[in-house]
Amino acid sequence: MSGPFVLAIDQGTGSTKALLVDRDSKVVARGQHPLGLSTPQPGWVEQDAEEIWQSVLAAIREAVSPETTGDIVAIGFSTQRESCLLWDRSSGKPLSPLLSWQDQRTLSLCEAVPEATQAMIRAKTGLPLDPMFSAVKAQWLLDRVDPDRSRSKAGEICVGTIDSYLIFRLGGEHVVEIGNSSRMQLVDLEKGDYDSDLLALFNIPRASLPRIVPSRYDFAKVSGIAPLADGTPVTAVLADSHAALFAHGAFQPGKVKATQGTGSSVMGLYDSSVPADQIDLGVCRTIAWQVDDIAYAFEGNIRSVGSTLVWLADFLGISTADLATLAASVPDSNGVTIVPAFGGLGAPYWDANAVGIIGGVALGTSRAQVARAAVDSIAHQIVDVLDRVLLSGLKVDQLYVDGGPTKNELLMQLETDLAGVPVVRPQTAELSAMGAAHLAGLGAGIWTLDDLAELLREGNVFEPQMDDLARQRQRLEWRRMVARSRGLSVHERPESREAERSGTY
Ligand SMILES: O=P(O)(O)OC[C@H](O)CO
Repeated sequence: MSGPFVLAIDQGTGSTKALLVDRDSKVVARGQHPLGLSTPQPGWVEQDAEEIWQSVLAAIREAVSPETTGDIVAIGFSTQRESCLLWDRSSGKPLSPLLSWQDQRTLSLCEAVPEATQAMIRAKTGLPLDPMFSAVKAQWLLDRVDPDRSRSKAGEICVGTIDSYLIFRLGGEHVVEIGNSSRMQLVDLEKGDYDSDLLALFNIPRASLPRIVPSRYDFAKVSGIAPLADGTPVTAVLADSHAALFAHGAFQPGKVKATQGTGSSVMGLYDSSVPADQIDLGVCRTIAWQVDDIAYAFEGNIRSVGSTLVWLADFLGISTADLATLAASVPDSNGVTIVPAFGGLGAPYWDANAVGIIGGVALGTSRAQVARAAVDSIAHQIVDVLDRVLLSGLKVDQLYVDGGPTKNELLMQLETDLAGVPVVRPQTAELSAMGAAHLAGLGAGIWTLDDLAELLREGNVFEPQMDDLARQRQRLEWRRMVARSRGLSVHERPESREAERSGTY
């Protein structure tokens, strides 16, 4: 094992991971620390920021040894997005729990916002008004901790995302990485800066907000965090989903990634010259990162991907591995379709009223055909997002995949067949952490951007094999079932692009 090394820390909802990565982009040591979630009331989801900080320290202690520490040239972070907390500027002590991105307590606040204002928010931030994003969480927290905003106006209270908090605890300034900042729903995407109208709307004083900085930046130098050497620089921060895109080397429009876990984040860069209103409302616009210039991305978040497989395996009383074997034992679902709208559909439909359905069942339907329909549903939902991307005039040349469900060979073949583009599955599993490592290494001079684009990414490439007619038939049947799940008859589907863009389709 020989240096130089980069230390990547992936601070996610379920755990904090630390990976020690060498010049060949190989993981040479790792640490991981699980994290709790609390749900004090229905729809409320919180984490403890102090516990998260301690998990970072624990993961570092596991991954770094006295032998390797001297060769660590840079540290990079990838972090969960949107989750938000308040802390005291002078002590660094949290003044609130971390309201998780999953927290729904602010739904009624969002619903009270008039439609025209919601459209303004969407146009500026690229995001639909939703309890997921930080702005309305910060408003809710400040209303309780600092109702008259006197302390936040005076800068005594810090508002921030988890990247912002961790950098602060590392001794850095009160800053937020630009990609994470774009998930706060306070940033005008075009300007890459806070928007005064949005700050006024959510009643968040500018003095309480972190300064927005590029993704490659001198965030902090560590001090007193054994076994790290004092002075080791933190040179990179990325939002986790964006970090996975970076790790795939997807630096040009057309290279799209689909991270697949519980749900899926389908994301790719688009050219900043593309007019914002050309991009279909079924997908969000966001800032991916800023290395030199700001890189913009579209993103479609699908709610149920791996969770569909977990649900069905549980329902059938078998393991997810057995479910995958069952699904692969039949040539197709024989007309069975599952639309996994557990709690509505996310991208590209954003329909909270859609209901989950299993359609096309007959007396002869087998468990294997139902299992196959569950696997099909993942590929169809990803292609639904890709269709909207194409409809927006953007390119989809290749689909890069990562996450647990992508180990399923059948799913990979279905994704390439239905998308009609090659699917690239790298060997590295921990893409978010790897993206942070790559950007940190870029900052430390280990790699150039060209090196990163060419870094050997061993893995598998799946090529489309399905004929066009079969593909169209399967897509049509799927769309029919989605329409049913949404309570629309297929004939009700508005044909015009106007209607489609208005979100009614
Ligand atoms: O913590 P993860 O990895 O589930 O990621 C959370 C996302 O960043 C939320 O947008």
